Amino acid sequence: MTTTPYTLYHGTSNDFAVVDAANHVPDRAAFAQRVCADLGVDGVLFLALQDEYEPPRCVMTLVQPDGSTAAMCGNGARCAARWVTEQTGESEVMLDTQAGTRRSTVDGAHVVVEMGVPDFAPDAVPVRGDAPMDGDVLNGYAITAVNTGVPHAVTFVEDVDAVDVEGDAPPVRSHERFPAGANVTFAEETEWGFAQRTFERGVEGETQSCGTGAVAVAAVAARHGRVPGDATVTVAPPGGELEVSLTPGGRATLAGPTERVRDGEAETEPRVPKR
Ligand SMILES: N[C@@H](CCC[C@H](N)C(=O)O)C(=O)O
Repeated sequence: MTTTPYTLYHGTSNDFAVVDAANHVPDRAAFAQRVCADLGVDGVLFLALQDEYEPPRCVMTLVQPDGSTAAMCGNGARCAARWVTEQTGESEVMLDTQAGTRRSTVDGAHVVVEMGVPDFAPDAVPVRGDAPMDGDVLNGYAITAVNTGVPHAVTFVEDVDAVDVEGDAPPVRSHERFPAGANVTFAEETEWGFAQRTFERGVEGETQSCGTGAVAVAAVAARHGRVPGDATVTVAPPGGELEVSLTPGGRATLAGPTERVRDGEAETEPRVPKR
């Protein structure tokens, strides 16, 4: 039996096993499905470090509990940047994701990552239709669709704690208007910012935190005039507190804490059933 070393991190309780991509894992989907089930984490981050660059670069690939690969992950990116800093001692990191290259700054446990420009265009989300989805009612919720690296269906509610996320989100997550599916993010405006809960595609359940979801909340709030277009907004999922900064040009950054939890080893190959 061969094993692969991993390190567990979390960003506001969004949990990840980080695997150095220098370790060859022949079937990443099967590996991630097994590791996520065994460890109860929200995904495996395969990180390919290229420390010959200044600042160092790292190709980040998130494989989720269902074996799918996500183009971007806000909290995963913050954990990945911290891992690169721990490997190299450099506080600036360039993360190459399938959604684009994202600069990140690491200051101890606090990590800030550039999140690009939230995109409401139907082709970008993607969402079926000629115009942006903004207020369309799906399963009883007024949904605004935005891509913040991955697709989010955002809805503002009176009381986010009262939402039956596991019951109400799946019909939206798999709605025919979303050809690639969508993460479903519920947000409540409060006096200090926004409380957030997200049902994640790929996890197929609610997670304790979702960074792309926090950016989606801030971007939709700005689009609806709830906050200025250059605001820094506190968004609080159940697992902690995130800060999203918006710029008039549309670029967003995501900031918040990360934690390195422990090292471990996982079986590399899928288990073969005994005859
Ligand atoms: N937890 C992530 C989002 C991960 C991707 C998502 N589940 C998808 O498949 O779109 C975050 O922090 O952004």
